[in-house]
Amino acid sequence: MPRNDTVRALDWQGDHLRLLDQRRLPVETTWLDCRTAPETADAIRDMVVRGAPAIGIAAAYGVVLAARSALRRQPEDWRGAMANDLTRLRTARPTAVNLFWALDRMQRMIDSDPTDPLQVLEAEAVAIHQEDLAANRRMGHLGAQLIPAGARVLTHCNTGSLATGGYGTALGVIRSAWAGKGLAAVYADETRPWLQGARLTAWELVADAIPVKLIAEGAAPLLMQRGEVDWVIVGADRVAANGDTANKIGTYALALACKAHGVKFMVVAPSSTIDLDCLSGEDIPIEERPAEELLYMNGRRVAAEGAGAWNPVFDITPAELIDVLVTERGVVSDFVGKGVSALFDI
Ligand SMILES: CSC[C@H]1O[C@H](OP(=O)(O)O)[C@H](O)[C@@H]1O
Repeated sequence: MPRNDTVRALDWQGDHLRLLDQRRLPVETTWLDCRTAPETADAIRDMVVRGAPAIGIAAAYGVVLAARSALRRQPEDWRGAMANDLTRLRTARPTAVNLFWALDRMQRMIDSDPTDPLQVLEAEAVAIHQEDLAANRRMGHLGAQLIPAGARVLTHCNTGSLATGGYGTALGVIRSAWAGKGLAAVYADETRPWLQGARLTAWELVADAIPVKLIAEGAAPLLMQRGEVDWVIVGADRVAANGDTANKIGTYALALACKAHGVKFMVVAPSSTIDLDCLSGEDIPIEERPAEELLYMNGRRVAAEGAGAWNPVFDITPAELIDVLVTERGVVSDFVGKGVSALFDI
């Protein structure tokens, strides 16, 4: 099994995008080849690839595929010919701002009227991918400096190489803390209903020989009540200007439990996840996915026939419950009332 700080959720093959199918991990390691923008958009929507930064990177490569097709079909108006594909990519999932950040960055390249569009767009997508990996390693270093030797940490969902361009955000901090001063315990929430923690985070940490204990979705507050957790370290899908943070459903409950039990709460996210146009968490759209994702597990119905379901897959943690935000631009704390825009003044 590969060391996961080098596993690649996405591999650009020059004329198609190869995605590790995260719906099948950890039981099966299979790949899905996306040769068009619609196929890439469908893979994002269906969570073949997931995780805020990884979604943005995949969409960037999807733009290259869209341009390749448009130049072939309608070279005299290739921009117009790719409009529908760009819309398909932009509407794949609503919460992770990285999707829109990446598409806007690629749009600026399209609008620059390049003489060799494919070369310029491919270079920009590769840059987005490589910059994300570098940012994760930087954040791992910065975040690990705040974690004392022998700390007991808990994380939620999957924020590792599978959710990013490599190494991870919150899981990158855990990797760096483990490799540096050492950790006494790493707990991973299973993360219902998609089980990113059980299926993906455990897979990454086992592959890196980092001991991990999986806990049931509701067990974290008991661990905190027993004094067994020092830091909760999570990722983000969108950070608003005031510091309110959208992340996987269940994050808000963790932050409340941290406040009740004096446990530190760290959010780790690249600046591509910060959306200054969102003034507060109230402006962040929360994705609701099909009820079947709750009503069924492994293809079998677990809820009584006739039962319905409400399946929001993100929630908002208010800034006042966040002790520290780690980005590749630097670390901010005490940002209640001040917001996080100072990160962009650097
Ligand atoms: C490194 S950000 C990962 C972020 O994305 C996850 O959501 P999903 O698996 O639905 O894409 C979760 O919110 C993670 O914190």
